[in-house]
Amino acid sequence: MSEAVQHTELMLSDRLADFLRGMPKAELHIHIEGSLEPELIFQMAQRNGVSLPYASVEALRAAYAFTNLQSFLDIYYAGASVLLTEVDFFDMAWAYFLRARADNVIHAELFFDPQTHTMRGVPFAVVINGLHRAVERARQELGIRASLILCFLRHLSEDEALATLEEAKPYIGRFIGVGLDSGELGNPPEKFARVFAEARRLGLRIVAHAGEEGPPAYIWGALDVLGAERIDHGVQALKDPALVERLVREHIPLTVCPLSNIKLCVFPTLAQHNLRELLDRGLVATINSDDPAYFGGYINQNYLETFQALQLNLGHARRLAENSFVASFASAEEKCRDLERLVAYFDQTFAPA
Ligand code: HPA
Ligand SMILES: [Zn+2]
Repeated sequence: MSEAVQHTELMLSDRLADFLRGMPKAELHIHIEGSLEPELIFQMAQRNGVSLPYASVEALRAAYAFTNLQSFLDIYYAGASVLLTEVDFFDMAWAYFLRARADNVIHAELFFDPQTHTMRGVPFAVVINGLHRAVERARQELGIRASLILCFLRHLSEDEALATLEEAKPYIGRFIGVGLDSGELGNPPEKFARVFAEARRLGLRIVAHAGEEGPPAYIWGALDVLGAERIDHGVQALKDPALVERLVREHIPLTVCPLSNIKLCVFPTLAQHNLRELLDRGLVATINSDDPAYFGGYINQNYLETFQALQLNLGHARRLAENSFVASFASAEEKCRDLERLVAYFDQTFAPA
């Protein structure tokens, strides 16, 4: 076979790429602070009089060369320092929703990190009210159903997380659940047993980052100690067959973020990512963007590059989109409607001419 023909066969077909772009999908793992593009960071810095340690948008982008999770988090928290007013939080989330609509995201669950802001003196109300306004407007104007998940920063203490949950109580109708993010290694789920117990008592949904860089034991801890209903990342699960069996048996979804895993050196290349194997083993894996402004793309870019690198097909596309709806915290009726919409999309694309 000639090299040219081989190359063509290895390329994602235009038809599959267009199909993936147009496919209705849910996004379940997006840190809204990680959607802050350098241009918006500079705009906000200027309007808020915040000085940045970077001379230009280009210089900031050039700093996005990460070696692990912590090297990213240092820049991510610096970027978030420009967020001061309710309008800033609204603008950030609205910019994400416009991207989400372009990628045919019809349901989104957004993580936010209140401690990153309250530590700088920004009131909790400013954060949640700005985000909530964008969520409402996305529903009205873009037809995107969205909700918020409050994440505790695991490098901070549990007492600080408890204080944050206390501060959040008056706004309990504005977020649906709690999660756990930031530096994983050395900060196991067990550290946050009490605050998650309180969140469960309040009727909040529970998720946690686990098994991104950390060992399978952290995934067990997220399930058994925190009561996680979904695991964010979870790609290290394959190291533990008993854990895989449990995740499959209990239909515990994994919100996988392929481009993030490459940028943070969890896998050396996308071709070596284990997403195909996760699906083959029967895990409810989904594709998400994590921190799209930092990791090279929004959700469709994650789909396209992963399909290309792992040579995934239409069957995988259907499974991944189905998983995204099934794994969401939408109501049973909403999930049914989302799944019907997905079926209609497949039927209409492949209807006989
Ligand atoms: O990928 C992540 N992992 C942990 N914490 C985070 N906060 C933003 N993104 C991440
Ligand atoms: Zn994440």
